[in-house]
Amino acid sequence: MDAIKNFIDNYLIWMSLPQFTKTDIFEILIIAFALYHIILWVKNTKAWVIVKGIIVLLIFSLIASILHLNVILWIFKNTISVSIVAVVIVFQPELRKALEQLGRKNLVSSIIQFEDSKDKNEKFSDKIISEIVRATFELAKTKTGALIVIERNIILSEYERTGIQIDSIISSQLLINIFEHNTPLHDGAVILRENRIAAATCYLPLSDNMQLSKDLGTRHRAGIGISEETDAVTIIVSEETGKVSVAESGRLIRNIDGDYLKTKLQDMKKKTTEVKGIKLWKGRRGNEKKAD
Ligand SMILES: Nc1ncnc2c1ncn2[C@@H]1O[C@H](COP(=O)(O)OP(=O)(O)OP(=O)(O)O)[C@@H](O)[C@H]1O
Repeated sequence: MDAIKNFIDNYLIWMSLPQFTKTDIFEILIIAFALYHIILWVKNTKAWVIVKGIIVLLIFSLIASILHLNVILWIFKNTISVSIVAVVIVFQPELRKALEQLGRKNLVSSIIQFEDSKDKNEKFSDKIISEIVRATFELAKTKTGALIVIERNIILSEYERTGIQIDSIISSQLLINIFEHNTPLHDGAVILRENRIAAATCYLPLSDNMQLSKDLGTRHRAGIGISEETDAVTIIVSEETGKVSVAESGRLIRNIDGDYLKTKLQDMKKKTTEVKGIKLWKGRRGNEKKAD
């Protein structure tokens, strides 16, 4: 009997479940949330390349340690601190962007969707979507260049400040008028917030993605740039070809038609927010009267 007890004490004790307190569960949730966002950030930025490089180096150092390649291990050990500093310097723009986004994002509302954000989505009604689609393809027909940014969860006030404030209900006529050639508001981007045109002539960050087609000019690069830095969806009408493209999460879908754009905007509206495994559906019905 004693032998069994000793065996349990010595070898099986680690199998017993550790004691969990509420604080531990809270800590695990925070760490899981932080890890999820770090992994998302790594996947969506150039950091993914460096993570792959680090994995290769780790495998290489493991092999070196198994084979007792002492000189290589010594070099690894002595260059690790220099490498960390080098990574921080090389990825300074990405780190800065990530910290900026952290500052801009309302962390609490990204966990719990408050009435406010539900409201915001409701205002972006089917009528508003139709107005945007109509304006886009009217502009395309006359080959009038346009850049329309639709704000989502990340607030775009930083970019809005670079333009002229409009704050008017969205209508196809107003959008068409803004992008009319040789008018004071036609240059730059329009920012849409909920059911309103927040600002025009806004300056957006240009994408530095080297893989983008060389025939894309600054209008398209600006549309992609803002979609890389924020969760906004951008509609771009080419002045040269009259073709319509849409940018989201740094990806550009070119030469789309009205039905595609309508579905895209409706999908964007309906998109679920998945937090802690709970799907919180965003509102459906528009409520323009209330907004006015
Ligand atoms: N950083 C920026 N932010 C907002 N708008 C911009 C920015 N850069 C350029 N634009 C807009 O793009 C216009 C220039 O477009 P350009 O011809 O270079 O682009 P493009 O992608 O080739 O588009 P298009 O097919 O319409 O010619 C500018 O007049 C301006 O309205």
